Amino acid sequence: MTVRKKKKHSGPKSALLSHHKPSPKLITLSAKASRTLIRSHHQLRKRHAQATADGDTVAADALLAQIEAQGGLRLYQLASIKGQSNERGGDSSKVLMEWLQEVLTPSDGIKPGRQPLERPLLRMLEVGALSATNACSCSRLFDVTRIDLNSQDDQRILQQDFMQRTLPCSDDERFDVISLSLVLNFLPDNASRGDMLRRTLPFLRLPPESLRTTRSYAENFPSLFLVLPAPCITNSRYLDENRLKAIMGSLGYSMIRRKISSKLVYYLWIHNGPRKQPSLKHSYKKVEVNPGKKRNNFTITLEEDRT
Ligand SMILES: C[S@@+](CC[C@H](N)C(=O)[O-])C[C@H]1O[C@@H](n2cnc3c(N)ncnc32)[C@H](O)[C@@H]1O
Repeated sequence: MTVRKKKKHSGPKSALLSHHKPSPKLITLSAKASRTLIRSHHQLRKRHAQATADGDTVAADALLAQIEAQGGLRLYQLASIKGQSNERGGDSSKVLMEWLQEVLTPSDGIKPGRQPLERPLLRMLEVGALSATNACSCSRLFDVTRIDLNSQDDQRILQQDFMQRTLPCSDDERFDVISLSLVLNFLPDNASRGDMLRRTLPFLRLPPESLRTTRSYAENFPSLFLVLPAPCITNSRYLDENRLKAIMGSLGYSMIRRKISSKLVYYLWIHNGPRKQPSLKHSYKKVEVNPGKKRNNFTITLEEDRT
């Protein structure tokens, strides 16, 4: 992995790394270095979770030290921001905006060229937010609440663990859409991915009164925008789209949109029922669905009694 120190900080490369929070080191990452760093960070987090689960504190501490020595979450996020830049494949929320622009007519509150609404009607929770200027934030369609374990922008991204976020008491604290873009694959173990999906439910709200009779609202919300690296679905021994549909179905979600590119899979899942934790009819354990030596081990498990 090549991490080059930057000599000057003008020009397009430094603009890509500009944030409200100053970076500890002014650095640029090549595309290859970004990919290597992201992969290595995921692997170390996975090994750390395993060592913790095994009660091996010495190994766990050593792995944490290794993660930090590689730049920790901060450098990982910079590498991920690189991935979001147009030169590296772009911002995934553009896909959500394309889908919603198609269905939300001007009478639903957005109109091309219209002045920003004083307060958009739709509320979005973006979990794992690295930027306050991505397509969904700039769309004027949403009032966006952005959270991340490590905020890159104190003013606009709340530093918060979604798994610790206080459960909402009223619809004012719930959302029409939750975005989990490249977040589940960041989590180091299968069960915590299922826990995160399950935890989205109490954060979804019933349609606000003003939109209750709007067909395009009813057909698209409340919903979950989910983005994963494509191989998590297309090349895993333990997960494919049918199994993902079954897992999501058991939580009350149905797939309404999907897009598969060479790198990413994008889904929009609408929630059909009451937004409370469902009592699971059965658990989804790690089961082989796609044998093959060259496949990866990514999966999501859903187990009872973990929350
Ligand atoms: C690969 S980045 C994805 C960023 C962006 N959403 C995208 O699509 O490029 C994953 C981010 O998820 C954040 N994250 C992971 N678990 C989280 C949690 N429980 N609560 C809030 N943020 C979380 C990480 O801190 C990291 O910044």
